[in-house]
Amino acid sequence: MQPIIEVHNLRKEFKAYSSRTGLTGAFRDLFTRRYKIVSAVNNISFKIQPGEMVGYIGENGAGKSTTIKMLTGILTPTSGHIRVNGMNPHKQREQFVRTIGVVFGQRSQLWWDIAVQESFRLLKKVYRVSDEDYEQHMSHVIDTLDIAPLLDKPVRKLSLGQRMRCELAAALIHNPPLLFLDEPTIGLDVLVKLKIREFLKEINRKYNTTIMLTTHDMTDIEALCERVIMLDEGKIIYDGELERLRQQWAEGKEIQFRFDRTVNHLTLRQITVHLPVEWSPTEKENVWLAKVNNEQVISEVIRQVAGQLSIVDMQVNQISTEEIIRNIYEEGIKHG
Ligand SMILES: Nc1ncnc2c1ncn2[C@@H]1O[C@H](COP(=O)(O)OP(=O)(O)OP(=O)(O)O)[C@@H](O)[C@H]1O
Repeated sequence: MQPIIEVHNLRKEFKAYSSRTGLTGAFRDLFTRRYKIVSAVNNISFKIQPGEMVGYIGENGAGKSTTIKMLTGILTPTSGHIRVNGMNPHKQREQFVRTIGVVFGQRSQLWWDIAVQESFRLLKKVYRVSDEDYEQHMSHVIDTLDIAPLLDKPVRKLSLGQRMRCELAAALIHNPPLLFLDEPTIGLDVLVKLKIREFLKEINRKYNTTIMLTTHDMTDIEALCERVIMLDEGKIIYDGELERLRQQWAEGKEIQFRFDRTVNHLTLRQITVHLPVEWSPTEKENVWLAKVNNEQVISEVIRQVAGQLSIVDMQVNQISTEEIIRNIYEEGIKHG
């Protein structure tokens, strides 16, 4: 299958100017500015197949927006190759924009003072969408995102959540095969977030829409993306399954067992003698903690213990993806 996004050795450099101090410094800056070159994106390569939903993650300043801007043709790369939807986004810009949808959480593509449906109508013209296609596709989008009551309101009168749902609908007017989302749920309440996630899953299922999602919200990534590409200082430090990343890093998981009676350390050690588990007591004599290092061991420990003792209550304390990602940035990738 032909990848929908293909990036090879992509690089973007910016000049970062520094100012000299004092009046003479300012004066000298007028003639010669000092600068250094910052590699915002530093020779990255990846491919995305049609229908994938990929999380593009990294700390502030890692280079995510710069990549998305190059992929959508807004910025020209310093070097490297990009092919998106079989085109060079920058060179074939006019034709290219009709094949993608973009939502930047911080910026609007809707006209501020006119009613939402007027914006939709203008975009329909820009994208040359036929009346039939618009009706068929957009009536469903408007329904699912629950924005029908908002259509006759000017954008400036909408709340952030209402506006974002309209933004998403606007990005889909031409039903593009590829959608770029940059922080689409920033500042939204949980219910709106859930609605947007469900909607994205649905268009992915229905139209096989490819989605590249940039966000700091790991719960968005967990809900939507099987694959993540992780960026650090302009370089890719991980590209693969989110689940594998979680497993490799889910160290020190804890299972809390509450038994129906007092249990001693020796009994627990004997029950799990062949398993890599560390038992520690709590203040209550019938409650014990089992520390394990990977997911398979968890189920095995539970199986063995449940076979021998009567468990009243049990809880697995998961490390959140958020925490895992933070650890990775603090310690660097050490597992292959
Ligand atoms: N127009 C520009 N001129 C100079 N430097 C820039 C420009 N745009 C971005 N940079 C620098 O490039 C680096 C990457 O920025 P980028 O906005 O791509 O990061 P990001 O991962 O999107 O961050 P965030 O999560 O904060 O949005 C940063 O060091 C930033 O300061």
